[in-house]
Amino acid sequence: MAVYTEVSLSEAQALFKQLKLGHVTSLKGCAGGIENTNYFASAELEGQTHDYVLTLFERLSFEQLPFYLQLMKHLAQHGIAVPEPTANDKGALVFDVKSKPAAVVNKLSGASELAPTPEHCAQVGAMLARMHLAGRSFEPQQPNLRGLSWWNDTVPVVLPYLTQAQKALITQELAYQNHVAALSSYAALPRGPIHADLFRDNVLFDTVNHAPVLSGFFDFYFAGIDTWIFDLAVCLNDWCIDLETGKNNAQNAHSFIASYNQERPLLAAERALLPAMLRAGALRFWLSRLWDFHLPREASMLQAHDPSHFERVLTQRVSHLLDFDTLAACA
Ligand SMILES: Nc1ncnc2c1ncn2[C@@H]1O[C@H](COP(=O)(O)OP(=O)(O)O)[C@@H](O)[C@H]1O
Ligand SMILES: N[C@@H](CCOP(=O)(O)O)C(=O)O
Repeated sequence: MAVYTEVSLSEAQALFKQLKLGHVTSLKGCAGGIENTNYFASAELEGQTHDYVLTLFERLSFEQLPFYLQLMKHLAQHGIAVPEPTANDKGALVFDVKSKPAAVVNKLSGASELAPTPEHCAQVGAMLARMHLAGRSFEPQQPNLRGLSWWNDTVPVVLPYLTQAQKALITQELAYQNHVAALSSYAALPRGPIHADLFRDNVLFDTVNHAPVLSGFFDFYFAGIDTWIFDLAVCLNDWCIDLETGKNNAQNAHSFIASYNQERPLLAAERALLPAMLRAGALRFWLSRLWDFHLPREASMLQAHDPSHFERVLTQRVSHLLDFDTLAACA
Protein backbone atom coordinates (compact mmCIF):
# COMPACT_ATOMS: atom_id res chain seq x y z
CA MET A 1 0.00 0.00 0.00
CA ALA A 2 1.71 3.17 -1.14
CA VAL A 3 0.20 5.72 1.22
CA TYR A 4 3.01 6.75 3.51
CA THR A 5 1.54 10.16 4.32
CA GLU A 6 -2.21 10.37 4.94
CA VAL A 7 -4.02 13.20 3.17
CA SER A 8 -7.54 14.13 4.29
CA LEU A 9 -10.32 15.08 1.92
CA SER A 10 -10.23 18.67 3.21
CA GLU A 11 -6.45 18.92 2.61
CA ALA A 12 -6.92 17.68 -0.95
CA GLN A 13 -9.90 20.02 -1.32
CA ALA A 14 -7.74 23.03 -0.39
CA LEU A 15 -5.08 22.15 -2.97
CA PHE A 16 -7.64 21.49 -5.72
CA LYS A 17 -9.31 24.82 -4.92
CA GLN A 18 -5.97 26.62 -5.29
CA LEU A 19 -5.45 24.85 -8.63
CA LYS A 20 -9.00 25.66 -9.78
CA LEU A 21 -9.68 21.99 -10.45
CA GLY A 22 -13.12 22.05 -8.84
CA HIS A 23 -14.63 20.11 -5.97
CA VAL A 24 -13.01 16.81 -4.94
CA THR A 25 -15.70 14.13 -4.96
CA SER A 26 -13.52 11.13 -4.22
CA LEU A 27 -10.04 10.52 -2.82
CA LYS A 28 -8.58 7.01 -2.67
CA GLY A 29 -5.12 5.88 -1.68
CA CYS A 30 -3.41 4.06 -4.54
CA ALA A 31 -2.27 0.53 -3.73
CA GLY A 32 0.45 0.43 -6.41
CA GLY A 33 3.85 2.09 -6.27
CA ILE A 34 6.56 1.80 -3.68
CA GLU A 35 8.29 5.12 -3.50
CA ASN A 36 5.75 7.93 -3.19
CA THR A 37 2.34 8.48 -1.68
CA ASN A 38 -0.23 8.40 -4.47
CA TYR A 39 -3.93 9.18 -4.28
CA PHE A 40 -6.46 8.87 -7.08
CA ALA A 41 -8.80 11.87 -6.89
CA SER A 42 -11.92 12.79 -8.85
CA ALA A 43 -13.06 16.38 -9.05
CA GLU A 44 -16.18 17.96 -10.45
CA LEU A 45 -15.89 21.18 -12.41
CA GLU A 46 -18.71 22.78 -14.37
CA GLY A 47 -20.76 19.60 -14.27
CA GLN A 48 -17.91 17.38 -15.51
CA THR A 49 -15.84 14.87 -13.56
CA HIS A 50 -12.09 14.63 -14.13
CA ASP A 51 -9.67 12.09 -12.67
CA TYR A 52 -6.32 13.05 -11.18
CA VAL A 53 -3.37 11.61 -9.29
CA LEU A 54 -2.18 13.50 -6.23
CA THR A 55 1.42 12.53 -5.42
CA LEU A 56 3.32 13.39 -2.25
CA PHE A 57 7.01 12.87 -2.95
CA GLU A 58 8.73 10.93 -0.21
CA ARG A 59 12.29 11.03 -1.65
CA LEU A 60 12.62 13.99 -4.02
CA SER A 61 12.87 17.53 -2.65
CA PHE A 62 11.09 20.78 -3.54
CA GLU A 63 14.25 21.86 -5.40
CA GLN A 64 14.61 18.64 -7.41
CA LEU A 65 11.04 18.32 -8.64
CA PRO A 66 10.58 21.22 -11.10
CA PHE A 67 12.85 19.63 -13.73
CA TYR A 68 10.74 16.46 -13.87
CA LEU A 69 7.37 18.20 -13.67
CA GLN A 70 8.29 20.85 -16.24
CA LEU A 71 9.47 18.08 -18.56
CA MET A 72 6.15 16.23 -18.18
CA LYS A 73 4.24 19.45 -18.84
CA HIS A 74 6.36 20.21 -21.90
CA LEU A 75 5.86 16.72 -23.34
CA ALA A 76 2.11 16.74 -22.65
CA GLN A 77 1.80 20.11 -24.36
CA HIS A 78 3.68 18.72 -27.35
CA GLY A 79 1.24 15.87 -27.86
CA ILE A 80 3.02 13.09 -25.95
CA ALA A 81 0.71 11.00 -23.77
CA VAL A 82 2.16 11.67 -20.32
CA PRO A 83 0.46 12.97 -17.16
CA GLU A 84 0.31 16.76 -17.26
CA PRO A 85 1.05 18.49 -13.93
CA THR A 86 -1.37 21.25 -12.98
CA ALA A 87 0.06 24.72 -12.37
CA ASN A 88 -1.32 27.36 -10.00
CA ASP A 89 -1.86 31.04 -10.94
CA LYS A 90 1.86 31.72 -10.58
CA GLY A 91 2.90 28.80 -12.76
CA ALA A 92 4.18 26.70 -9.82
CA LEU A 93 3.90 22.93 -10.25
CA VAL A 94 5.10 21.82 -6.80
CA PHE A 95 3.02 22.44 -3.66
CA ASP A 96 3.33 21.81 0.03
CA VAL A 97 1.01 19.13 1.44
CA LYS A 98 1.78 17.86 4.96
CA SER A 99 5.28 19.44 4.61
CA LYS A 100 5.98 17.19 1.62
CA PRO A 101 6.37 18.37 -1.97
CA ALA A 102 3.23 17.44 -3.89
CA ALA A 103 1.86 17.62 -7.42
CA VAL A 104 -1.43 16.95 -9.17
CA VAL A 105 -1.42 15.33 -12.62
CA ASN A 106 -4.20 13.98 -14.81
CA LYS A 107 -4.88 10.28 -14.41
CA LEU A 108 -4.08 8.13 -17.42
CA SER A 109 -6.50 5.32 -18.21
CA GLY A 110 -5.66 1.65 -18.59
CA ALA A 111 -3.26 -0.80 -17.02
CA SER A 112 0.34 -1.92 -17.40
CA GLU A 113 1.03 -4.86 -19.71
CA LEU A 114 3.48 -7.12 -17.93
CA ALA A 115 3.63 -9.67 -20.76
CA PRO A 116 4.13 -7.42 -23.80
CA THR A 117 3.73 -8.63 -27.38
CA PRO A 118 5.30 -7.12 -30.52
CA GLU A 119 2.18 -4.93 -30.84
CA HIS A 120 2.76 -3.35 -27.40
CA CYS A 121 6.43 -2.89 -28.26
CA ALA A 122 5.59 -1.20 -31.57
CA GLN A 123 3.39 1.35 -29.84
CA VAL A 124 5.91 2.09 -27.10
CA GLY A 125 8.79 2.33 -29.60
CA ALA A 126 6.90 4.83 -31.74
CA MET A 127 5.95 7.03 -28.81
CA LEU A 128 9.46 6.87 -27.37
CA ALA A 129 10.82 8.29 -30.64
CA ARG A 130 8.15 10.99 -30.71
CA MET A 131 8.96 11.82 -27.08
CA HIS A 132 12.65 12.25 -27.92
CA LEU A 133 11.79 14.59 -30.78
CA ALA A 134 9.37 16.59 -28.63
CA GLY A 135 12.09 16.98 -25.99
CA ARG A 136 14.36 18.91 -28.38
CA SER A 137 12.67 22.20 -27.47
CA PHE A 138 12.83 21.60 -23.70
CA GLU A 139 15.41 23.97 -22.28
CA PRO A 140 16.09 23.00 -18.63
CA GLN A 141 19.18 20.85 -18.25
CA GLN A 142 19.78 18.13 -15.70
CA PRO A 143 22.06 15.21 -16.41
CA ASN A 144 20.95 11.62 -16.01
CA LEU A 145 21.74 11.29 -12.29
CA ARG A 146 22.06 7.50 -12.73
CA GLY A 147 24.63 7.85 -15.53
CA LEU A 148 28.35 7.08 -15.90
CA SER A 149 29.60 9.25 -13.05
CA TRP A 150 27.13 7.56 -10.66
CA TRP A 151 28.32 4.15 -11.92
CA ASN A 152 31.94 5.15 -11.31
CA ASP A 153 31.07 6.28 -7.77
CA THR A 154 28.85 3.31 -6.94
CA VAL A 155 30.68 0.26 -8.33
CA PRO A 156 33.39 0.51 -5.61
CA VAL A 157 30.63 0.76 -2.97
CA VAL A 158 28.97 -2.53 -3.98
CA LEU A 159 32.19 -4.47 -4.79
CA PRO A 160 32.66 -5.85 -1.25
CA TYR A 161 29.31 -7.66 -1.52
CA LEU A 162 30.12 -9.46 -4.78
CA THR A 163 31.69 -12.81 -5.68
CA GLN A 164 34.99 -12.85 -7.59
CA ALA A 165 33.14 -13.56 -10.85
CA GLN A 166 30.69 -10.72 -10.28
CA LYS A 167 33.54 -8.36 -9.38
CA ALA A 168 35.28 -9.21 -12.63
CA LEU A 169 32.11 -8.73 -14.68
CA ILE A 170 31.18 -5.40 -13.16
CA THR A 171 34.67 -3.86 -13.18
CA GLN A 172 35.35 -4.96 -16.76
CA GLU A 173 32.00 -3.57 -17.84
CA LEU A 174 32.63 -0.28 -16.08
CA ALA A 175 36.01 0.02 -17.80
CA TYR A 176 34.37 -0.74 -21.13
CA GLN A 177 31.69 1.91 -20.57
CA ASN A 178 34.32 4.52 -19.65
CA HIS A 179 36.12 3.63 -22.86
CA VAL A 180 32.90 4.00 -24.91
CA ALA A 181 32.07 7.33 -23.27
CA ALA A 182 35.46 8.68 -24.36
CA LEU A 183 34.86 7.86 -28.06
CA SER A 184 34.23 10.78 -30.40
CA SER A 185 31.36 8.79 -31.96
CA TYR A 186 29.73 8.62 -28.52
CA ALA A 187 30.17 12.35 -27.94
CA ALA A 188 28.42 13.03 -31.26
CA LEU A 189 25.31 10.94 -30.44
CA PRO A 190 22.02 12.86 -30.42
CA ARG A 191 20.79 13.53 -26.92
CA GLY A 192 18.13 15.33 -24.94
CA PRO A 193 15.67 14.62 -22.14
CA ILE A 194 15.16 10.87 -21.73
CA HIS A 195 12.83 8.91 -19.46
CA ALA A 196 15.67 6.56 -18.44
CA ASP A 197 13.38 4.06 -16.64
CA LEU A 198 10.64 3.25 -19.15
CA PHE A 199 9.96 -0.28 -17.95
CA ARG A 200 6.71 -2.22 -18.47
CA ASP A 201 5.32 -0.95 -15.17
CA ASN A 202 5.70 2.70 -16.22
CA VAL A 203 3.45 2.47 -19.29
CA LEU A 204 -0.34 2.07 -19.44
CA PHE A 205 -2.53 0.59 -22.17
CA ASP A 206 -6.26 0.67 -22.77
CA THR A 207 -8.05 -2.16 -24.53
CA VAL A 208 -10.15 -1.01 -27.47
CA ASN A 209 -12.01 -3.67 -29.50
CA HIS A 210 -9.82 -6.32 -27.84
CA ALA A 211 -6.63 -4.55 -29.03
CA PRO A 212 -4.10 -2.67 -26.91
CA VAL A 213 -3.90 1.11 -27.30
CA LEU A 214 -1.10 2.93 -25.54
CA SER A 215 -2.53 5.43 -23.08
CA GLY A 216 0.71 6.93 -21.79
CA PHE A 217 4.11 6.93 -20.10
CA PHE A 218 4.49 7.96 -16.47
CA ASP A 219 7.03 7.99 -13.58
CA PHE A 220 9.55 10.47 -15.01
CA TYR A 221 11.53 10.76 -11.77
CA PHE A 222 14.75 9.26 -13.19
CA ALA A 223 14.58 11.47 -16.29
CA GLY A 224 17.59 13.53 -17.33
CA ILE A 225 19.62 14.61 -20.32
CA ASP A 226 21.36 11.66 -21.93
CA THR A 227 21.66 9.95 -25.31
CA TRP A 228 18.44 8.88 -27.00
CA ILE A 229 20.00 5.53 -27.88
CA PHE A 230 20.61 4.83 -24.17
CA ASP A 231 16.88 5.38 -23.52
CA LEU A 232 16.04 2.97 -26.34
CA ALA A 233 18.48 0.42 -24.90
CA VAL A 234 16.89 0.69 -21.42
CA CYS A 235 13.52 -0.11 -23.01
CA LEU A 236 14.87 -3.03 -25.08
CA ASN A 237 16.39 -4.46 -21.90
CA ASP A 238 12.95 -4.65 -20.31
CA TRP A 239 10.27 -4.88 -23.01
CA CYS A 240 12.24 -7.33 -25.14
CA ILE A 241 13.79 -9.59 -22.52
CA ASP A 242 12.54 -12.91 -21.19
CA LEU A 243 12.27 -12.28 -17.45
CA GLU A 244 13.06 -15.91 -16.58
CA THR A 245 16.28 -16.26 -18.54
CA GLY A 246 17.40 -12.72 -19.35
CA LYS A 247 17.45 -13.66 -23.04
CA ASN A 248 16.60 -11.29 -25.87
CA ASN A 249 13.08 -11.65 -27.33
CA ALA A 250 13.94 -11.01 -30.98
CA GLN A 251 10.34 -10.52 -32.14
CA ASN A 252 9.65 -7.86 -29.55
CA ALA A 253 13.00 -6.19 -30.21
CA HIS A 254 12.43 -6.14 -33.95
CA SER A 255 9.02 -4.56 -33.49
CA PHE A 256 10.29 -2.01 -30.95
CA ILE A 257 13.26 -0.87 -33.01
CA ALA A 258 11.41 -0.85 -36.34
CA SER A 259 8.64 1.41 -35.05
CA TYR A 260 11.09 3.70 -33.23
CA ASN A 261 13.10 3.91 -36.44
CA GLN A 262 10.01 4.77 -38.47
CA GLU A 263 9.37 7.86 -36.33
CA ARG A 264 13.02 8.83 -35.98
CA PRO A 265 15.48 6.95 -38.16
CA LEU A 266 18.49 5.86 -36.15
CA LEU A 267 21.82 7.31 -37.23
CA ALA A 268 24.62 4.98 -38.29
CA ALA A 269 26.56 5.93 -35.14
CA GLU A 270 23.55 5.03 -32.96
CA ARG A 271 23.22 1.64 -34.61
CA ALA A 272 26.92 1.03 -34.16
CA LEU A 273 26.76 1.90 -30.46
CA LEU A 274 23.46 0.14 -29.67
CA PRO A 275 25.22 -3.05 -28.47
CA ALA A 276 27.35 -0.95 -26.11
CA MET A 277 24.27 0.91 -24.86
CA LEU A 278 22.41 -2.36 -24.23
CA ARG A 279 25.34 -3.31 -22.00
CA ALA A 280 25.24 0.15 -20.39
CA GLY A 281 21.52 -0.18 -19.64
CA ALA A 282 22.03 -3.62 -18.10
CA LEU A 283 24.94 -2.33 -15.99
CA ARG A 284 22.89 0.67 -14.81
CA PHE A 285 20.04 -1.44 -13.45
CA TRP A 286 22.23 -4.26 -12.12
CA LEU A 287 24.15 -1.63 -10.21
CA SER A 288 21.14 0.26 -8.83
CA ARG A 289 19.53 -3.01 -7.78
CA LEU A 290 22.76 -4.15 -6.08
CA TRP A 291 23.00 -0.80 -4.34
CA ASP A 292 19.37 -0.91 -3.13
CA PHE A 293 19.76 -4.56 -2.08
CA HIS A 294 23.05 -4.39 -0.16
CA LEU A 295 22.87 -0.81 1.07
CA PRO A 296 19.22 -0.05 1.79
CA ARG A 297 18.90 3.58 2.77
CA GLU A 298 17.89 4.21 6.35
CA ALA A 299 14.12 3.96 6.82
CA SER A 300 13.80 3.24 3.12
CA MET A 301 10.40 2.01 2.05
CA LEU A 302 11.75 0.64 -1.21
CA GLN A 303 11.48 -3.08 -1.79
CA ALA A 304 14.67 -4.05 -3.58
CA HIS A 305 14.26 -5.66 -7.00
CA ASP A 306 16.24 -8.81 -7.78
CA PRO A 307 19.75 -7.73 -8.90
CA SER A 308 20.60 -11.11 -10.43
CA HIS A 309 18.12 -10.52 -13.28
CA PHE A 310 20.23 -7.69 -14.69
CA GLU A 311 23.43 -9.60 -14.05
CA ARG A 312 21.97 -12.25 -16.39
CA VAL A 313 20.91 -9.60 -18.92
CA LEU A 314 24.39 -8.04 -18.86
CA THR A 315 26.03 -11.43 -19.31
CA GLN A 316 23.80 -12.11 -22.31
CA ARG A 317 24.41 -8.67 -23.78
CA VAL A 318 28.18 -9.06 -23.42
CA SER A 319 28.32 -12.55 -24.89
CA HIS A 320 25.79 -12.17 -27.71
CA LEU A 321 26.65 -8.55 -28.46
CA LEU A 322 23.57 -8.09 -30.60
CA ASP A 323 20.91 -9.93 -32.42
CA PHE A 324 22.03 -8.74 -35.86
CA ASP A 325 18.73 -9.68 -37.50
CA THR A 326 17.04 -7.13 -35.28
CA LEU A 327 19.25 -4.29 -36.40
CA ALA A 328 19.21 -5.33 -40.03
CA ALA A 329 15.43 -5.23 -39.94
CA CYS A 330 15.36 -1.53 -39.26
CA ALA A 331 17.90 -0.63 -41.93
N1 LIG B 1 -0.78 9.65 -13.95
C1 LIG B 1 -1.18 8.42 -13.65
N2 LIG B 1 -2.27 7.90 -14.23
C2 LIG B 1 -2.71 6.67 -13.90
N3 LIG B 1 -2.16 5.90 -12.98
C3 LIG B 1 -1.07 6.37 -12.35
C4 LIG B 1 -0.51 7.65 -12.65
N4 LIG B 1 0.55 7.85 -11.85
C5 LIG B 1 0.66 6.75 -11.09
N5 LIG B 1 -0.31 5.85 -11.39
C6 LIG B 1 -0.56 4.55 -10.77
O1 LIG B 1 0.03 4.57 -9.50
C7 LIG B 1 0.94 3.49 -9.37
C8 LIG B 1 2.16 3.98 -8.62
O2 LIG B 1 2.84 4.97 -9.38
P1 LIG B 1 4.42 5.03 -9.42
O3 LIG B 1 4.79 6.30 -10.10
O4 LIG B 1 4.97 3.75 -9.97
O5 LIG B 1 4.70 5.10 -7.88
P2 LIG B 1 6.07 4.99 -7.12
O6 LIG B 1 6.95 6.06 -7.69
O7 LIG B 1 5.67 5.18 -5.71
O8 LIG B 1 6.64 3.59 -7.40
C9 LIG B 1 1.27 3.04 -10.78
O9 LIG B 1 1.53 1.68 -10.83
C10 LIG B 1 0.02 3.39 -11.53
O10 LIG B 1 -0.89 2.31 -11.46
N1 LIG C 1 12.79 0.11 -12.98
C1 LIG C 1 13.76 -0.02 -11.94
C2 LIG C 1 13.27 0.47 -10.63
C3 LIG C 1 12.78 1.90 -10.64
O1 LIG C 1 11.77 2.02 -9.72
P1 LIG C 1 10.30 2.57 -10.09
O2 LIG C 1 9.36 1.69 -9.33
O3 LIG C 1 10.32 3.99 -9.64
O4 LIG C 1 10.09 2.44 -11.59
C4 LIG C 1 14.18 -1.50 -11.77
O5 LIG C 1 13.42 -2.34 -12.25
O6 LIG C 1 15.23 -1.74 -11.19
